[in-house]
Amino acid sequence: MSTGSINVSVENIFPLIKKFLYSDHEIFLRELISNATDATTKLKHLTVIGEAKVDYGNPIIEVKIDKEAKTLSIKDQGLGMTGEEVEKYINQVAFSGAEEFLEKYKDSAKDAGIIGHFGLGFYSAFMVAEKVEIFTKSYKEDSKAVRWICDGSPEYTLEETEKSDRGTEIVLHIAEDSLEFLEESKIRELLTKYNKFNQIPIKFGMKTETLPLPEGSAEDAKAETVEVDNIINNPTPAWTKAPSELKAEDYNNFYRELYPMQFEDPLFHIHLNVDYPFNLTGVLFFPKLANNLNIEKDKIQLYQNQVFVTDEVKGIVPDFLMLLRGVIDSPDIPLNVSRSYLQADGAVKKISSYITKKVADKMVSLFNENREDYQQKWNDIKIVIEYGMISEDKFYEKSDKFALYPTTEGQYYLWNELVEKIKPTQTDKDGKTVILYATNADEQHSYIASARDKGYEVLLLDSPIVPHLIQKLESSKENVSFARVDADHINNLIKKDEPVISKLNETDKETLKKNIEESINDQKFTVQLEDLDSTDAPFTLTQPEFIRRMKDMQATGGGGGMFGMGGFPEMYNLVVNSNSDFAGELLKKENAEEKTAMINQALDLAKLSQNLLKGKELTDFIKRSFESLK
Ligand SMILES: Nc1ncnc2c1ncn2[C@@H]1O[C@H](COP(=O)(O)OP(=O)(O)OP(=O)(O)O)[C@@H](O)[C@H]1O
Repeated sequence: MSTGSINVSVENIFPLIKKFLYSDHEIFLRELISNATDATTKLKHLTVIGEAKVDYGNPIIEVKIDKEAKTLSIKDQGLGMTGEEVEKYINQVAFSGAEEFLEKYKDSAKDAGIIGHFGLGFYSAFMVAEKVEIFTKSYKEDSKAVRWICDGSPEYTLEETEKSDRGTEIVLHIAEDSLEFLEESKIRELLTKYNKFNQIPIKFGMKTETLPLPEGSAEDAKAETVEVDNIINNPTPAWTKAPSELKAEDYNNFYRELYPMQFEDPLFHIHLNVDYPFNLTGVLFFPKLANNLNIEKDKIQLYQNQVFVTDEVKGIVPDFLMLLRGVIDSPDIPLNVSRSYLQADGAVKKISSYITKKVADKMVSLFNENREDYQQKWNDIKIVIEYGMISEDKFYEKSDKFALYPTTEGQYYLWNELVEKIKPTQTDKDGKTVILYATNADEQHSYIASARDKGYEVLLLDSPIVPHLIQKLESSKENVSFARVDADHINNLIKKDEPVISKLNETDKETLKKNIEESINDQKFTVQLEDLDSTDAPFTLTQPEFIRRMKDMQATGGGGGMFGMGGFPEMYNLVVNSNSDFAGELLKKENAEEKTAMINQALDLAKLSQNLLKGKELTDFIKRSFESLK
């Protein structure tokens, strides 16, 4: 037996370990299971290369709680340690590792997140234990089993012990303030969180399995049951396999394994697999975003060699892909560093652009393989794609091959197809091709109808980030501009060099304009007389593209600052069709009261068509309309 001080030259680090990362105390279990996993895979490697002449078998890791003894133990069948190795690895290597780790991160420990997810190692056991024992026996021939014990002071004891089987058992004597770690439910929760896909099977207790009834059994025969090891993990999850080994169904099953509360299948998956210039594997899923209740909860999970690290992947995964789900597993993501450092890290940047490229490539192939199917999914994926287009230039550059522009008539165009289709009809007198769009097919129905009457295509762009997307497209594509269908009368949206016929002379127009202005007497409407087709609506409300865009941008958090704190005022143009019969009638009307009534009724109709007639105004309008039927 030998006793000694782990390290006499430093102050006692144990109180520090206890205090450290208070909220992350639970990571001790993951650290110890990682050590057990390493010890097992190392032994496998040694047997493969012929260094270790032992029967590797089918090793498992066992986690056990003894409530009476107040112990939690983690037992592996890995390579074990000799007495000298315990001295070296536990007393020196692990200790100085923990010490170095604490030194580096103790000041930033409160910066939760990725910091401290890895690295504290074996000594993290002291976050929850008042005493730790190691029972270990090396795989090496003739080596004797040893027991190491330490009570959280730098003093330890190392002695020979009885242990017949190879491997290591770590026994934690749980401290009074950490008794929750003796609860089965707590340990199961932690194992499920961190080790659901651990490389080595983990046994936690036993479970009862019902055996299938033998063929031809009587109807009332009782199936036999057996007690079997309760293995809590799947050591070979989908992302560790080659895509060629997996069918669509396997990916869907894996999705549910990851997110047991998701009952809807994902739209499609992207299998990530790269080994140069960094190592990364994983599977990303495009979920159905519409009606999704678990957006916040079910996030992309980051693993390191099949051990869960975090689901806070901001900085590693490009922002626009944060709505996706799935797993990224990489030993190359530096996990012991702060977030700001992470974003500047070269490897992380490369990972982020690799993922972006993979997603773009996948979109291209999905589109090419089955356009019909892709179009059907567009509604669910567009928000991600459009966000990617405005936020990642590399993604934007490729997007012509997979970004779709749907019309109100249910057709889907790629950019080039769209431009080719509308160029002949929708190019204005200055040579600009005007892309008409609606954001709500119902609310803007009458405007869409006017545009359709002229043979124009109207896109239906209804994501909240569309104003930003349009800005991006206008600034990068040549000779195109976007106009929402209700931004002006259709003749003004796409101005052609056609002679206009005017039924009224200038004086009449002046009078009519004045009559209308006086009758409505409202600052937010600017009266604008236009010589339109006589069959066009007499009154139409439009909101200039510029004003509406500013408002939309403000609403989605961009570009609004320049107009100060207040919201942008509601302003509309009241387009009066001076060629309409109604305009002629108005002019002729002599009774001022009746004239005002006509004007206000027409204005209400225009408002109604823009979905702007609400509340009292609407009630009054309906009442008035019924009156007129009498
Ligand atoms: N279950 C085990 N079986 C065999 N050796 C072990 C076991 N646990 C720990 N060790 C030895 O103790 C060493 C130190 O462990 P520790 O967890 O502190 O650091 P680490 O695993 O090397 O690195 P990390 O900081 O990533 O945890 C290990 O490298 C290993 O040699």
